[in-house]
Amino acid sequence: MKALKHLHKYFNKYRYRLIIGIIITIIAKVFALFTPRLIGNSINIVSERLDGTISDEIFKHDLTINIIYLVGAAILAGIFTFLMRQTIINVSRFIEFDLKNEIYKHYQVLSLNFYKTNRTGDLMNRISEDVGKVRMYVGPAIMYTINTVTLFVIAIIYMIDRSPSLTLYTLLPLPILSVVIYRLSRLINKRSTIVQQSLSTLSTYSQETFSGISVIKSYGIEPRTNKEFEDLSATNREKQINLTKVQALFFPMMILLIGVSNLIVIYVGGMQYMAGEIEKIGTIAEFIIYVNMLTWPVATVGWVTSLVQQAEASQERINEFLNTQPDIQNNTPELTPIKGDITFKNVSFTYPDTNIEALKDVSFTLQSGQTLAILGKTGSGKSTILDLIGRLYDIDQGQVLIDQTPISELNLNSLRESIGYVPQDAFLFSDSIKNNIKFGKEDATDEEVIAAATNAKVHKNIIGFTKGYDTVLGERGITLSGGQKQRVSIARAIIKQPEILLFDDCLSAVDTETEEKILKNLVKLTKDKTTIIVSHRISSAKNADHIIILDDGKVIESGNHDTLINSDGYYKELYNKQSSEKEM
Ligand SMILES: Nc1ncnc2c1ncn2[C@@H]1O[C@H](COP(=O)(O)OP(=O)(O)OP(=O)(O)O)[C@@H](O)[C@H]1O
Repeated sequence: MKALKHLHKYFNKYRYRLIIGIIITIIAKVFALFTPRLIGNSINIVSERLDGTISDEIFKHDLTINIIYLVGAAILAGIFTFLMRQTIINVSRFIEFDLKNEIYKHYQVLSLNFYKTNRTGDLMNRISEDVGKVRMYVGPAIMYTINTVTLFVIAIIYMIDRSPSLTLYTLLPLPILSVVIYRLSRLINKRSTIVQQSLSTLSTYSQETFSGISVIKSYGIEPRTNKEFEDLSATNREKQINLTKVQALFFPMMILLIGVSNLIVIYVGGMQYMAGEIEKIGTIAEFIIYVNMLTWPVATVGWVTSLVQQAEASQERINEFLNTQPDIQNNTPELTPIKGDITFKNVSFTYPDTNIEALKDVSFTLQSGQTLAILGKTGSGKSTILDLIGRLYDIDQGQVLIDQTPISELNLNSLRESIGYVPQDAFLFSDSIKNNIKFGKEDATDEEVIAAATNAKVHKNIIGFTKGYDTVLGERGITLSGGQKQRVSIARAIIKQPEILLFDDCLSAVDTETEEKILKNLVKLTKDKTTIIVSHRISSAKNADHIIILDDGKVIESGNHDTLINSDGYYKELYNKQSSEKEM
């Protein structure tokens, strides 16, 4: 129960609702337990009439009163049972909502490394499935426990009052029932987990095949994927059948045990009545109803125990993530406005998970408003420099300074808000084009969106779609070409008008002519912004104030276009190669 302690703060938050829920549950059970007594009484009245002990008039009067009480108690028990669910189950939904938000917020502050070391499916599972299991503890488990305890206490008091020895015989089979149900519930849970796992394998497989459908079709491997899907489905069917087998045992077991209990009551009760130990025949009827009323709550003891065990396991998994501290901490709570000077001083950086030394002793200085172009072979460390400026990772050696302050001493929000980043793989949300651009600036006007799209040279493409800027992208919308995606992503960054703009090879899918036009617009727009352009093309780099060439994490050349084409090296070679390609 240690892990579940995490929920105490929520129980405290909703304590009044919970207390009301408990009181309502007790009231509901008190009313429900009037029924056996009233039925017992009714039978006694009939028996007394048959014996001739009471007159016809008294018989009719007493029976009518009894029936009115019965109906009244049933109605009140119904109303309070409804209210019981409305309070306790609602609390469980509130806690579920709070817990989901707590986890989601925590996910948001965790560093990139966390996302790389944990699978997305796992993150999703903990926020949905595991929270769902915890809710079963907060809601149904607590409700049924209160229910059972109240029912037992009141029923046993009533039963002992009628006949202590019959009470003992009646209760005898109930612990056996509870143990059997507990065992069955555990087996059911175990098998349902297996079913869940096989379902998740099946859905991951289908999702992957649908996402990669164009590759599957172009390679003509549909028969293979069909066969694999069929095999996975067959495994799932087998697991489902295994589960159904134990589920099918649940109700027959209950019916059998209820039957045994009823037999005991009738047999022992009958014997006691004949021996005169029980005064009235109605008591036997009353006890039969108690047995039936108590069986289900006793069965739930086993079920609730396994619910609590599952919730404990789930909360443990949730806590594991909630206790994970972000690698990147905000060390400065007060905001630190950013101008945009960037300095790298002998920076070396090794990725913690792969141990790849991506940067080795890198130094450069960039003043606010200047442009730096970074070129180099693939894997040479260009993107890593951009990641370090956004402080997605902390460095091992050297210093990254922004406005002459070590980056770790800046307010993390101020830093990130001052950056407009266009990644290598443009990621667009399944939303309208307008909202995707506005992602950079939530309160942007339509005019600003259009201006940003025009500068990113994608406006004409957008108005070519029937729904223009309201065109929905993604799974249920249209698919943009690689170059269009990159340009929407550029529009998103420039609408933000940040102090620092980072473009990570984001014109690679755009033809050189459009690239030229975009770059021209960017020169105007980024006049007073610090800009870093990562590229494989000379055309993107030639107008930059500074150019550095990286090779295997080291700066091997630096200067500007004029100095670099005049010295033999990678830049000049690339320039000659790309110029001759252009002429061809
Ligand atoms: N998130 C990461 N975790 C671990 N290693 C990484 C990570 N990102 C990059 N690397 C490694 O660091 C090195 C530098 O990668 P980086 O992405 O900075 O190169 P790049 O010059 O931008 O390459 P490209 O031009 O292909 O985008 C590579 O060897 C790469 O495998």
